[in-house]
Amino acid sequence: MNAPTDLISDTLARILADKYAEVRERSAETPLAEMERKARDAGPTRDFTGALCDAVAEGRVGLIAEIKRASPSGGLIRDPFDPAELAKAYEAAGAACLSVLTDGPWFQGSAEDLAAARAACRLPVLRKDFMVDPWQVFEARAMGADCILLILAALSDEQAHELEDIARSLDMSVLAEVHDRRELDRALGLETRLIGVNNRNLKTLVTDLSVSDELVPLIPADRIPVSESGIRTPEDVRRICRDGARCLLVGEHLLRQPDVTAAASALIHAIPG
Ligand SMILES: O=P(O)(O)OC[C@@H](O)[C@@H](O)c1c[nH]c2ccccc12
Repeated sequence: MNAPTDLISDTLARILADKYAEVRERSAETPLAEMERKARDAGPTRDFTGALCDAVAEGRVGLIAEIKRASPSGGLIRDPFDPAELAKAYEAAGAACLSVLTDGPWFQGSAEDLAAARAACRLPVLRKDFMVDPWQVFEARAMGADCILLILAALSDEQAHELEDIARSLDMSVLAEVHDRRELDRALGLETRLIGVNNRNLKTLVTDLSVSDELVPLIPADRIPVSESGIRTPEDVRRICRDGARCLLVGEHLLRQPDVTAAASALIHAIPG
């Protein structure tokens, strides 16, 4: 007999339940119209998609280097944890962009982490969180984010389009994240060129680079594939480049190294320039 599916812990479903509750609470404190005003007053964005395109056009790896203190799969990853220092270290290595976790309950992140990282460097910044509501897109821009993540597994098509439209109206980039062919087809219905292929299954938390081997070759040439999660070695980077992706999102491996600049640089230079 198969295990009943309710015995399989579905981390994504639990995170999303917390997220909907969080948005309900916070939007009662700061109403949508006020958050929208803050977003529109937040100053110019940095061009996230452009930074990745520039790296690729110059024959480099477009590295999105992640800043996170903890994760559901990795536990406490870095302690002490200084987002500003990490941002400078990644910039010095030649990373194209940053990703900063802002989810509190599951990743011990915050808006302050994102603001501190962005203020310490000139790189465009992705708000890495579970976006389910327009209010959060305005909140992302208000905290300084230049790009949002849309996890297709967490959203209806209608939600994804609505959130994308708001992000575009704020001059932000959108990274559409997929884990299988169905989600990839849905992502290709969005306007954004940035298609993230997550090697981590968000239900089981297991990473497997064969997800990129399967999906990256299916991404049309007018889009920009970004392989995400579970990338550790220069050999991993070369494998993903063979799949056809030149952009990578790497977190845990880098954050576990004492010298994050050297570790990021080793991945960026895994392919000949
Ligand atoms: O730390 P890793 O295995 O290098 O992975 C980074 C990034 O891809 C991962 O943090 C991530 C990808 N998609 C997400 C969605 C939500 C939270 C986290 C993620």
